[in-house]
Amino acid sequence: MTGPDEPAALSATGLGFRYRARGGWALRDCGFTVPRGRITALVGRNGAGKSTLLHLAGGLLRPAEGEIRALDSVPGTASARSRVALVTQDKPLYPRFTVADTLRMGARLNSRWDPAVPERVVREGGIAPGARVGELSPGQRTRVALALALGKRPELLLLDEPLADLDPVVRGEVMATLMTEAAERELSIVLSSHVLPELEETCDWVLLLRDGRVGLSEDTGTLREDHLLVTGHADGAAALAGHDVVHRRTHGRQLTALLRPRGPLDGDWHVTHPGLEEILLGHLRGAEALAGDLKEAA
Ligand SMILES: Nc1ncnc2c1ncn2[C@@H]1O[C@H](COP(=O)(O)OP(=O)(O)OP(=O)(O)O)[C@@H](O)[C@H]1O
Repeated sequence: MTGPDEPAALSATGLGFRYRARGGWALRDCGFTVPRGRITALVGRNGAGKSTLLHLAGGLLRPAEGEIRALDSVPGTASARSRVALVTQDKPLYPRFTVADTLRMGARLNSRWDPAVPERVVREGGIAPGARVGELSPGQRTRVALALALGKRPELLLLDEPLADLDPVVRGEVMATLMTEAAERELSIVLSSHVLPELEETCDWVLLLRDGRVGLSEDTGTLREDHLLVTGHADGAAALAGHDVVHRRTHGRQLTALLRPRGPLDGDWHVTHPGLEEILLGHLRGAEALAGDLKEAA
């Protein structure tokens, strides 16, 4: 966890949002601190609230309750707008503009504009500067949107499923570009994604949402150290009672459980340290599967 005085890339207290005054809450009681200089994976199942949170962080929506801060500023204010870039899933770009027009517009609108990075990002994608944005493939448009965001030289880059429409080769290239930018420019990145294997090597912080609430906000190293995957005979399940069991499943007589041990483990278990993907999958499945287990046991 971060200390209270550590500068935050993104933080929230009691944050709540609903799309209609009488509608359900898309986010509720959210409190977290994502430290600066991290690449944060924002994960959660469909409808968990990831896009809503990124829109609030980027100043496109305003909280109904509580507060959110991006680089310690209120999203949408001049101080936040000049230092925070958001790439949304719909990537609003002018279809009649050429790629070069689009980058020129970025330069005109942003006093901190640095042409080198966006030009490189576009060139590496083999996209002609004279091509019209409306005639690009969705993946190519994603690249132009990322180029535009990086040209702002943001201190915080918010990306809503940026890799979803990129082919696997390009995904790797774009991720490498983002990591280089993060390392060289002290850029903080928060990116939502459903592609858990890709997050394993790139992200060092996880913000997990579950049904509009924060399930985890933690350093990935701590998560790896704290979790164990244990396999053993289902009859020994009672020995796990004193530990925080995140998720468990049984195949015949064999029980497999993802847990955060609270002390030494009793019983005869085969114990391994799970990777980040397994840990996140366990937390995403967790509550629902355990509730199912309890119903079965009743
Ligand atoms: N424009 C909208 N109007 C009304 N409700 C909305 C709107 N956008 C999202 N919601 C609701 O808010 C909740 C959170 O949605 P959100 O899009 O933030 O989830 P998400 O985690 O980004 O989902 P996904 O992984 O499917 O992209 C959901 O219940 C969704 O139905």
